[in-house]
Amino acid sequence: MTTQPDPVLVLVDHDHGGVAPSAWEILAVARHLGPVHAVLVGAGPEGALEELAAYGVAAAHLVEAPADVALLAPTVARSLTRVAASADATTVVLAASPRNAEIAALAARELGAGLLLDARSLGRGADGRLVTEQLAFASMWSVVAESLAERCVVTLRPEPSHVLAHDARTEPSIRRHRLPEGDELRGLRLSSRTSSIAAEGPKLSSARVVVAGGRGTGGDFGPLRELAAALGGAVGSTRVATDEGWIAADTQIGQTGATVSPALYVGAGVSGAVHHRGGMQSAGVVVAINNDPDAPIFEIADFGVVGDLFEVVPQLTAEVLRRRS
Ligand SMILES: Cc1cc2nc3c(=O)[nH]c(=O)nc-3n(C[C@H](O)[C@H](O)[C@H](O)COP(=O)(O)OP(=O)(O)OC[C@H]3O[C@@H](n4cnc5c(N)ncnc54)[C@H](O)[C@@H]3O)c2cc1C
Repeated sequence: MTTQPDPVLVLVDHDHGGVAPSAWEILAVARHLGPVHAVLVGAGPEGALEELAAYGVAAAHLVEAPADVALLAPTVARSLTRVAASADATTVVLAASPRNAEIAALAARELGAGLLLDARSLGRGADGRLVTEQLAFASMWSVVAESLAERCVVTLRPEPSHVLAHDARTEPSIRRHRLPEGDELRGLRLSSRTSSIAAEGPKLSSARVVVAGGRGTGGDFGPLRELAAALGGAVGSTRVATDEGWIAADTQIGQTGATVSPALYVGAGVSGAVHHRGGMQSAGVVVAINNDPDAPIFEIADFGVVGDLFEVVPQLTAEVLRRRS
């Protein structure tokens, strides 16, 4: 007699009826662990069901909630724990992001589960336990960890290479859940929501070209945005720039920010500190623009320009546009 593996819950991030691309990458990995149950929290997730069926999802759990509460981490965490209990799921997987780290921690506490954050890969060991690989200390160490608890909550870094073809069409069963209530959910209300993400251009995490700026910009990212637009790329930044409030926090690249692997990374006014490198050193080609010839970023740059970024970057943009026209 063969025993059916436990369901694997996957939180599917969605917004305005569209599923976040990271969800497909997470679902593809989760399929190797057991039957996948997608969890969608928020308003109007039905639009995503057809797409989910193409990715081999066995069941979809819809927790409908108005946007002002569905965006709150405690609401999502409580929803996950409710669904995990009802589906008898021992594994919960979320796409790695600062918000999902908070949700995962709250859910793990409620479930009494092990918590593994920011995994690059996820699988099972010989004894069936969950095993993850993570990078640590500015990506200088690789760490393999396993969960000893009966239940485990994991955040997994989405990587485009994880995505499988639409080869596993299923008819997912639909299960509806009521919005959880509880003390943690009271006393919190979302007052307003304004996107600080560029309305146009690719997402930083999946962009083929990233133009990053640091302290050397002095807060003026205008020339970098123009270069990124000319190259069809995304704008990134160092922690100094985000800490100064010059640019949105989700553009930060590095140990405590996003990891990017673009074909081309351009760093302007960026020193190349080890904490920043941890998030960009797997870029295909690295171009550095810095007025200090001894800046550490030149150690890893394929091409370097020693000069003032406010002189160099506009010339670069003009040349890109000239060649494109
Ligand atoms: C635990 C921890 C985690 C961290 N996580 C991150 C992280 O995730 N990401 C991150 O980026 N940092 C992180 N940091 C901070 C990191 O150590 C560096 O302080 C930061 O990356 C430096 O940012 P920067 O290159 O913008 O600034 P600086 O190091 O000050 O470099 C600015 C550079 O701009 C050049 N410059 C100045 N003016 C011009 C100009 N006009 N034209 C051209 N070049 C110019 C200078 O020569 C200099 O090289 C972390 C630090 C710690 C302790």
